[in-house]
Amino acid sequence: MVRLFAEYGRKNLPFFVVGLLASVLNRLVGIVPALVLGVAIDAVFFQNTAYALPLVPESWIPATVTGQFWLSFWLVIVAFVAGVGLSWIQGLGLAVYSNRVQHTVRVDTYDVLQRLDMTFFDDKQTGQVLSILDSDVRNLRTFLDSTLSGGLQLVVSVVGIAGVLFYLNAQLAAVTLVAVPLLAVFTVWFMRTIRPMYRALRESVGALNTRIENNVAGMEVIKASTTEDYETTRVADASMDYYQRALAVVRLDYLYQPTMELLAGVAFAATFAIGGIWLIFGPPWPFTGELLVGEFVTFLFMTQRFIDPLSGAGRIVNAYENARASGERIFGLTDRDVTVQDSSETVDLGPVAGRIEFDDVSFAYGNGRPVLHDVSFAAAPGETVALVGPTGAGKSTAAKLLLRLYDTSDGAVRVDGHDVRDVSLKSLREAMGYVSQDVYLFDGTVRENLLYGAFDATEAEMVAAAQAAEAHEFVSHLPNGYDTRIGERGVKLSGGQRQRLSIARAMLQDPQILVLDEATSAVDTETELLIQRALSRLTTGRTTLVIAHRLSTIRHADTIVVLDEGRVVESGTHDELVAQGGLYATLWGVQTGDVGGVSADALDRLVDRIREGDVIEQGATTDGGED
Ligand SMILES: Nc1ncnc2c1ncn2[C@@H]1O[C@H](COP(=O)(O)OP(=O)(O)OP(=O)(O)O)[C@@H](O)[C@H]1O
Repeated sequence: MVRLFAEYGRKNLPFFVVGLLASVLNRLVGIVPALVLGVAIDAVFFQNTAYALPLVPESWIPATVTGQFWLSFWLVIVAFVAGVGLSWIQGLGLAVYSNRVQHTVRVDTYDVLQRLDMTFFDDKQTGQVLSILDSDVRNLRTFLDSTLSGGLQLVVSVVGIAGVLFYLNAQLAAVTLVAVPLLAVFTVWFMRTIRPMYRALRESVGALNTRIENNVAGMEVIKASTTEDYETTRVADASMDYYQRALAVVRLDYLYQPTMELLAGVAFAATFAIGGIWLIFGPPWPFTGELLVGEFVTFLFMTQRFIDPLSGAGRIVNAYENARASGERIFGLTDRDVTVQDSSETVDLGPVAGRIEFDDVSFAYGNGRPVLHDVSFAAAPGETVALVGPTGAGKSTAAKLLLRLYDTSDGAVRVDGHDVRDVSLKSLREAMGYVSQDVYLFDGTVRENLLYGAFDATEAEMVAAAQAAEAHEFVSHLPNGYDTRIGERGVKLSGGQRQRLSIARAMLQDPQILVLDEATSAVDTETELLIQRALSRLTTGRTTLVIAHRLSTIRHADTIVVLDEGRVVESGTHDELVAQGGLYATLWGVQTGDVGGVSADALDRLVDRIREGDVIEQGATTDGGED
């Protein structure tokens, strides 16, 4: 909380100071009516003391009783009006302050989030992240808006009024203040007990959000699998967990708050009893001296004003603990170590020729098992290198290493001879275009999606890119052409259309190096032809790392690198690899139908034998008779 205030609170300090001063003044002004009333009772109504107010010069006090009465009246009115004005300033000042801080914390947290390593996003559930940016940030605002000022008001009230009570009657004040240590001990116990409960509650909010977010994103699968009831049960379970944790917090809170009120009430009752006995029978033992009626009335008013905030301390402590749990989650996110980032020696890549090189690269995700082992290959500027191999072989992983989404565990990835870790991420990624198998289009218009990352492109350039990507025609037929909204993740477009838009986007960005990940999967033959045409325009003159399962599309690649279980098992041109008769030749044979009706089992055995080093003639069948 101190850090929150130091890092974010200080920037908007004037609003906070104004709000806080108004709130403190408001408390002080709130004391005036009770003080004036007490003085008026003794000096004006009973006329047994002289009319005197603290801090008010004697020359200002009227000489007549009527004058003193009206002075008291106007002082009370002015105090009320001033209280209203101060409340307004306090509310507005603190609201502006806390909302500004909320805005800064949210934007800063989001900014840091984008720079975190991909491993964070692999592990972290979206709902947890969203709940940090949403409800945790909101909790901090509430803390800064009402809790912090409430806490300071409490301190001011308690200290200020305790001073007034001592000023009025030190002996009676001691009776009232006996409750304070008890309340303090009880509060410390409460804070310690409720803290872990709040942490668990915040986690639970995140888990519930994750469940709902996942389900909304996977609605198609839920409907197709008719698992609505199952998912409702899972959401109900997550919601029940949240409910139970919230209830545990509330239960404790409702033990704490009334107990605080009870203790405060006992202090008030004791003050009333002792003061009352004092007035009727004279000072009870061990008290001494005289107590006046007006003095006692003021004292009781003040005791009430002292007790009220004390008994409300529970709410403040509660809100504080909630905000503290949120603060921990926010700073827990922003304080994460980032490995994939620019170092102080980072330089810009400069004009890019486009040479790429993998030099003995090994890699494992997080602490998992290695998924790439000593992978080496290279592409000269303008060349195409294709990665092929069975599913899970590590092709996409290699592409991600080129984009430096992750850092290698061993070996180096180089662009134009520079280790990608030595050049700035911005210049590296600006030199690359990425067309992934999972085409991501943002909620917005076709135009916004095309210009994404190439914001300065002209209309003519955009249309030219769309034409080259074979996208212009279908876009022209959309209801509003380039201004048609295509919905979140491009759901209103077909897979092939989405791919062509992403090709056009890459063309507009005009990178020297391209990474194409499965860009031709899951489309019909005609669309595939269009996409192939678009891709060959896109890749002309650019270094391209392409991952494709359909070997026909990469037959003309300058180098084909065959990966299997994270290792390069073969590399060469198409003709060389087919002639070699290894894994590539087998995959090629299967895809072109040369192997005949090979069953999945037979293919597995075939692949196993190749791994074991057996040379298999292209088109040969395995030893199982019917295969
Ligand atoms: N983010 C990740 N965290 C942990 N492991 C991962 C992650 N992404 C991939 N893997 C694992 O790394 C291995 C290689 O995956 P990769 O996606 O690179 O294979 P691929 O050859 O591209 O497969 P496919 O052809 O099916 O796309 C797999 O075993 C996969 O389970």
